[in-house]
Order: sequence, then C-alpha cells, then structure tokens
Amino acid sequence: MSGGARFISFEGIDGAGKSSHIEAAAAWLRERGHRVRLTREPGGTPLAEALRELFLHRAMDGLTEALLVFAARRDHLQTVILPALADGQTVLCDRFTDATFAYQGAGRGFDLAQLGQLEAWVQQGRGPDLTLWFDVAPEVAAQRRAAAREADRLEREDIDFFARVRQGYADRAAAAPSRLVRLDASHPLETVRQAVLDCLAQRC
Ligand SMILES: Nc1ncnc2c1ncn2[C@@H]1O[C@H](COP(=O)(O)OP(=O)(O)OP(=O)(O)O)[C@@H](O)[C@H]1O
Ligand SMILES: Cc1cn([C@H]2C[C@H](O)[C@@H](COP(=O)(O)O)O2)c(=O)[nH]c1=O
Repeated sequence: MSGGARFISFEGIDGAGKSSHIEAAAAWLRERGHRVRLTREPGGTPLAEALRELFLHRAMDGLTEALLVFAARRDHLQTVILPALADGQTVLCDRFTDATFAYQGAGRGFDLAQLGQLEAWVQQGRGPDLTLWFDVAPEVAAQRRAAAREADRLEREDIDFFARVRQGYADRAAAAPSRLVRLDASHPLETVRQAVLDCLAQRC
C-alpha cells in the first residue's frame, strides 16, 4: 500500500478508550490489504517493555520520566517501527510522542522546548503521519478506569493532572491540525468506532 498514512498513533488521557479501538482499526486495515504492525508506548520491544514496568510502577521525577520514555522510544523506533515502515507495513501505535508532551510537558510541567530537543535527537524527524486523539472529560475517563481495572502510578493522579494532560493534547492538536484528529470519545463505543473507521477511510 502507498500514498496514505502508514504510521498512525492513538492518543488520549487514561481511560479515554483508545485501546478499545486499535484492534478494530487493525482488522479494518487488514481487510483492505494493509500488513499491520500493532504496537504501543512505552513498550513494543523487550527492552522498552522492561522500561515500561519501571515507568508505571516506580516513583520518579518528571525529568526521569521523560528520559525513560525517550530511551524506550529510541529502541522501539530502531528495532520495530522503522524496520516495519521500511518493509511497507502500516504501524498502529498505542501512544507516541504526543503523550510525552501531554503527560510530562503539560501534566508534570516539564519544559516543552527541552522535550522538543529530545524529540529531535531521538526521532530525527520521524513521527506519526496521523494521530487519532480520543478526547473525553477527565471525570468520564476516571469513571471508565475505575470500572475497568486497578490504577497504575500515573492513573492515580488527580483530576487536575488529567485536565492539564487533556489541555496538552489540545495544544498539540492546535499546532498540528492536519496530523492530529480529535475524536469525541464521550460518545458510545459504537459511535466512536465508526468515527475511527471513517477517519481511516479518509486518510489511509
Ligand atoms: N465510548 C465508550 N463508552 C463507554 N465505555 C468505554 C468507551 N470507550 C471505552 N470504554 C471503556 O472504558 C474502559 C477504558 O477503555 P480503554 O482501556 O480502551 O481506555 P484507554 O484510553 O486505552 O486507557 P489507557 O490509556 O489507560 O490504557 C474500558 O472498560 C472500556 O470498555
Ligand atoms: C508514551 C507515554 C506514556 N505515558 C503514560 C500514559 C499512561 O498513563 C501510561 C501508559 O499506559 P497505557 O495504559 O498503555 O496507556 O504511560 C507518559 O506519561 N508519557 C509517554 O510518553
């Protein structure tokens, strides 16, 4: 396949519902001839998954968080994402660098210009062609998380933290409107799923 978006990230605050749609997106693309690589961040390689475990469960400051996610991202890009793209596959990634700007930048208050330097250093200009941002109020996301699972370190943050993270995503969307597409994730699952597939139909 060629011409459309081939590196697609899924973003949103915890509990927005992005993981609920990524498998359906992969199935839809496969039915249309794409060879799809499903992956996630932090994670996606044995080394990055080990860093993910530390990231989600050990106490650390904002700078350490940023360095850990970029270290994981470097390994992920070099060993999974770039080879898959070079092989002609479509890569669907559950979170990527927008999450770092939203969580470590807007959420923790880490300097955005410094994050931009890390991004340039680690990614050398490579990032998603298309990003689906599942946008929902922090209160709704918290209810969904509470009903679904036990909270990890970041999910235990308060509503104000997630309101800042949401604003971080809004800022990223405003800065890159053609890449980052906002989907209203407050709607029922089926409605959101159709919006995802409509977006893929337009862009892939
Ligand atoms: N549109 C929706 N309406 C109602 N419930 C939903 C909706 N989308 C997802 N959910 C439910 O909310 C919970 C969280 O969904 P999901 O794990 O997909 O969120 P997420 O954004 O991927 O979270 P995280 O980033 O923390 O992994 C699940 O129980 C899921 O079934
Ligand atoms: C990539 C990335 C992730 N995070 C945070 C966001 C979530 O709280 C977790 C990942 O959990 P998920 O259930 O897989 O969504 O990590 C972050 O803070 N910074 C990042 O760059």
